[in-house]
Amino acid sequence: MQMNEPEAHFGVGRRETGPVILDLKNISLSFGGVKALTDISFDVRQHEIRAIIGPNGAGKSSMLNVINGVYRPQQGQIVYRGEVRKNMDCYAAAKSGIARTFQNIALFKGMTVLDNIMTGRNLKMKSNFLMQALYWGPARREEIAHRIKAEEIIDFLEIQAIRKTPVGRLPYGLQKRVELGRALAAEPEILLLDEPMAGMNVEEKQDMCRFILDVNDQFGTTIVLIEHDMGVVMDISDRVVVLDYGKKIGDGTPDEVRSNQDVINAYLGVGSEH
Ligand SMILES: Nc1ncnc2c1ncn2[C@@H]1O[C@H](COP(=O)(O)OP(=O)(O)OP(=O)(O)O)[C@@H](O)[C@H]1O
Repeated sequence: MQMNEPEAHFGVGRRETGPVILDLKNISLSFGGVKALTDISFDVRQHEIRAIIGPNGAGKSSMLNVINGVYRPQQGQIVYRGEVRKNMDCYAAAKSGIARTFQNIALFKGMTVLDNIMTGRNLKMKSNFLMQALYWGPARREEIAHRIKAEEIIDFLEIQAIRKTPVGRLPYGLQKRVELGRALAAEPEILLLDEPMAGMNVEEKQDMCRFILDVNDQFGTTIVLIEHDMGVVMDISDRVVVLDYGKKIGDGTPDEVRSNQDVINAYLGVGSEH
C-alpha cells in the first residue's frame, strides 16, 4: 500500500460533525494467544466519516466486529449514544441502529436487487411470518410501505434499471452498491463499511465515494469505514485512526495522519518493535 495522491477530490471539511456518538475505551481482544486488539481507544462523532486504516492483520475487521457486537472484547468499554453497552450481540447492535457491509459481498445471489434490499428491512418489520405468508391486512400494508422505502433507496443509488436483475449476474462494482443499499434499508444511524472499494476500478471507486458522501450528507448517517485505498481515505474522511499489529499508532485528520512518522514507518514496514 502506498500513500499515493487521490484520483478525485470530494472536498473534505464540508461537514459539521456533532457530539461523540460512539466511544471505544481501552478495547482489548484476543483469540487464544493472538492479540487482535490491544488497549484501543477512539471515538466517533455524529455525522462524521471516520476511517480505520492499517496494514494487513492490523485488527481493522476485528474492530468493526467489536462495534457491531460480533466479538465481545475481553477488556474495555463501549459507550453508544451516552450509554455503556453491555453484552450487546450483533442483532441488538443492528436493532439499535448499527448496520454493516462486508469485505466479501454477502448478498443472496439468486435473488433480485429489490428483494436483496428488502431483506435489509427485516428488522423494521412488525408483522410475523404467518401474517406475511397469508399477506393479510396489516402485513400487506406493511409490505407495501417497506417496498416504497426499498424503491427510494434504489432511486438514490441509481440502480433502477437493474432492480429486477438477480444480483449474481451483476458486475462486482454494482453488487457492492446493492450491498450498500441493503445496509441503508435498515435506516442506520451508524454505517460500518468494510472495504467498500475493494476490487473496484477507478470509475467504480469514484461512484462509490460519491454515494458514501451523499449518504452522509443527505441522510446524516455517521460512517465508519475500513479502506485500503489511501487516496480515497484521505479524500473523504474527517478523521482517521491507524492500527498496526492491534495497537493504535495514529489518530487525527488526514493531514495529521499523513505526516505521522509512526504511520509512515508502519506503511513502509520499518521500525517494528512487536
Ligand atoms: N476469528 C479469529 N480467530 C483467530 N484469529 C483471528 C480471528 N479474527 C482475526 N484474527 C487475528 O487477529 C488479527 C487481526 O485480524 P483482522 O482481520 O482484524 O485484521 P485486519 O486489519 O482486518 O486485516 P486485513 O486488512 O487483512 O483484513 C490477525 O492476526 C488475525 O489472524
